[in-house]
Amino acid sequence: MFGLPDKCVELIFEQAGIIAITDKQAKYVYVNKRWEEDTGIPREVAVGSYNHDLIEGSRAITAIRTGKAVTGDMLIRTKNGRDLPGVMTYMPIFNGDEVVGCFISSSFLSVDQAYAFLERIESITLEYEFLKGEMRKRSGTRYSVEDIIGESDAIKFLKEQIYFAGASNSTVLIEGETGTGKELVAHSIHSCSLRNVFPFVKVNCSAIPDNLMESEFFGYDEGTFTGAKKGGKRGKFEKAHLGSIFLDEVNHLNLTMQPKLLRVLQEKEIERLGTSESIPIDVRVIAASNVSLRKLVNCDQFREDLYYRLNILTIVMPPLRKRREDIPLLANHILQKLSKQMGRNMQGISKDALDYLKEREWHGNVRELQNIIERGMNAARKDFLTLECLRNQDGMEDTITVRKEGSFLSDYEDSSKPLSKRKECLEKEAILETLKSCNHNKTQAAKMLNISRTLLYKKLEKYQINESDILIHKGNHEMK
Ligand SMILES: Nc1ncnc2c1ncn2[C@@H]1O[C@H](COP(=O)(O)OP(=O)(O)OP(=O)(O)O)[C@@H](O)[C@H]1O
Repeated sequence: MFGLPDKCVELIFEQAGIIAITDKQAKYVYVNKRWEEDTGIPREVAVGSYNHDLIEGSRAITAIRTGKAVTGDMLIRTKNGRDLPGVMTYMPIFNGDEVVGCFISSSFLSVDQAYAFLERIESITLEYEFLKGEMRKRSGTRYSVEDIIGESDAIKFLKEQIYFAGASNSTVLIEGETGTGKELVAHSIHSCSLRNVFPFVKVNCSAIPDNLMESEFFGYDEGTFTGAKKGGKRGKFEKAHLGSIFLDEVNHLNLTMQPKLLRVLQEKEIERLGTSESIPIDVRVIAASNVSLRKLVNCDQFREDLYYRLNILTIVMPPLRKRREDIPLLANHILQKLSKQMGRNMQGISKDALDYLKEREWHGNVRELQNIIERGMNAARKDFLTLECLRNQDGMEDTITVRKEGSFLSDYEDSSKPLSKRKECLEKEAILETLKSCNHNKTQAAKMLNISRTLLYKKLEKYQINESDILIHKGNHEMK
């Protein structure tokens, strides 16, 4: 039949629901076992007979004449008086442009059965989502790729990189400005990796005091020091065994810890404080930094060998100003999320407010966008976020000032400005960024910029950069 081997037809068609095939005159050329059973008409009788001679209410002829499929919940009756209720499909079979027959099948016995099937799928989907959430909770992952909002090319590329990193087992370095979503990406990489049923352990390298770093990372044995816990304590690496460890703000790892981390990455084993016994560990390292680690290497703040060990796969986060087309989508997503959290019923954002958000500078990136929307919602009397709500919020004047006076980013990108002006804007931006990354420490900043302290002071004066500028520039970094 139609060149198909009989064995193949038997295997596929015999195990399905009702299946019958007619030629272009609606004469049966094939009926399956189920058809035979349900109609009570033997195959030998059916094959060669006209469909309408055996079945009342069949739509095979309609499908053949119109060349269009007919489907629906139908009551068809055999000429010998059997009712066959069910969801039937009559599909014309084409050879080029010509209809050469009809494929008849029944998927469900009734529409009710089809709905029951859909309900089952829905409940399985819910169950799946619930279990996925539970798995995430157990492993410590809070986000996955679906939580990354944006349709820009930059975000599409980012998602591709995440899937690629998820499929690999190599160390990943995520670099990018504050608030661009580095942590979100780290969670997502773990979520889509084979390690996702094992722990995801986050370590904020800037939050651990230097003297506790080693015990936090590698743990300690009982009695190692006064106040040590009975039975000792597992360190973050041990806790992350078989899973991933996320070293956030890895740029803050001090020079004593750096070779120790390098050793773990190379040897794949740790030693708890107070013992010389090695514990093998299988942990995937994902590190993040909001300053360029390369720059830190250049000014001897970060070991080059560790940098190369961490920098196997690199993901550079796109700043919000480079993907402004994502702002409306992000803003509405944030509004809905906050609306739920705050028990509000926000309906949307006005066009002028969205235009304003699209125009504005975003030094604190998505985190800053979240803060502005939250403040705007608090100012909103109605269920709509308007430009007024955004403008009336506290601190708005500051951000407007930053935009007017300190809009170095858009200025240096502005091709109508002379080169000298654009160079100055870029220089001012670099100084502000560096000061921010080393907590206003001017000696360290001068070192990172590879200029003398005196020159740095001169430039601060030239660009009229004062503490408050750095604070505004830095503020969003500290909001976390
Ligand atoms: N593309 C995005 N879609 C949805 N939410 C995002 C996106 N990017 C960032 N966010 C949200 O913005 C906030 C800041 O993101 P995250 O903490 O991951 O940034 P970060 O780059 O790690 O910042 P930092 O360097 O200051 O630690 C989070 O609440 C995160 O969920």
